[in-house]
Amino acid sequence: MQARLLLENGTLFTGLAFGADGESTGEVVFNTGITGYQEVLSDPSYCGQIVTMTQPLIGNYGITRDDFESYAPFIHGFVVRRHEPIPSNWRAEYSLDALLKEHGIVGISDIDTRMLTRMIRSHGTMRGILTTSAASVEELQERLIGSEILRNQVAITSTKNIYTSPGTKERIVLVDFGAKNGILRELNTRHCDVIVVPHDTTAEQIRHLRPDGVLLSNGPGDPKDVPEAIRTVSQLIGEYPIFGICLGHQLFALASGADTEKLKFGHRGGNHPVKDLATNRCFITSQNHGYAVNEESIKGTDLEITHINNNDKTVEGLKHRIHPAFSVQYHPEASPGPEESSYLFDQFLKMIADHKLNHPAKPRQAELAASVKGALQHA
Ligand SMILES: NC(=O)CC[C@H](N)C(=O)O
Repeated sequence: MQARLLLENGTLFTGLAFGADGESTGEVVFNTGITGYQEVLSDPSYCGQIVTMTQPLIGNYGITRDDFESYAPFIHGFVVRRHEPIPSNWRAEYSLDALLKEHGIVGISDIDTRMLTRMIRSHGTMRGILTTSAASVEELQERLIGSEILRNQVAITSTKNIYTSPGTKERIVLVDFGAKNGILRELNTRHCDVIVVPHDTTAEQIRHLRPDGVLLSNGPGDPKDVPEAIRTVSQLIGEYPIFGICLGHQLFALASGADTEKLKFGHRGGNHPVKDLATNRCFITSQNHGYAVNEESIKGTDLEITHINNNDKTVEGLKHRIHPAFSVQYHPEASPGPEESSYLFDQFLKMIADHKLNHPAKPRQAELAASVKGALQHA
């Protein structure tokens, strides 16, 4: 069966359908990862986007229960050069085609993904409509123009309820804007006592959970779509050690008075070189973002740039000059991609330990004794 992808600039790609039948619209973006299509598909930060993989052969190693980055994919369409329907991999449990069908996601194959990627690179990201219907191009154009641009995707991808992933070590409140499972896995591996909270949790509610540190997760969309989260982060800076990842990094920057902007076509893939300015060392990182912190806007804030992108020199890492707080634009949890930045989770835990040394908590016994005394006086 035929599928078609029509771009905002009028370009029409006609290919073969796989996955679900139907129609969807979204921002068309490309990912340069050679492997990792399952993690890309299930990364909530792609919510509302139509993703094309530049790697030409997709589907060949199937889908595995253990490799999801969220409980369900939030992407609006999947575009590949060649779709392999029969997986060959001892870990494969089912096929990419079955996964897309299960979640109602339309796929298109057998189109020139190199041409599509080059077009996005020169034009910038564009909206597109992906369909298996027989509608005329004019009809599709009308539907694309008339379709709503998805905003505030964070409300879709964030957890609706607070939940715990108990551990015996540091208590981390993970603010979930659409967190990848990889972040939780990294915290669990380090035996952290994790409490995952919805995106709109207030500073006051977070204080009640008595965290040792606060981790701001990745998430979809424009960071300026979640002003209440920016306010909350600004109230927490200085009070608790903070670590921001991707959207969390952008929110940390906005909360500190810096600004963010949209990149022409973003960074998505597993081979983005990032320079650590303190050591001059280069790390190959996993990335997925369309916005970035504006470098100029950092001047006059209490932030310092710690990392830059070696390709386009954009800001990739920040730290607060006064308070224990830092953030990165890339993904230290990898999932998929190189794992060489996972030390940042250890750096966060070290920051928490140092903060505890400098700010010893009030002895609980003394607090309890005082409240018992108070209660007795009232009795
Ligand atoms: N992975 C992310 O957290 C992405 C952050 C933000 N939605 C962006 O596209 O820039």
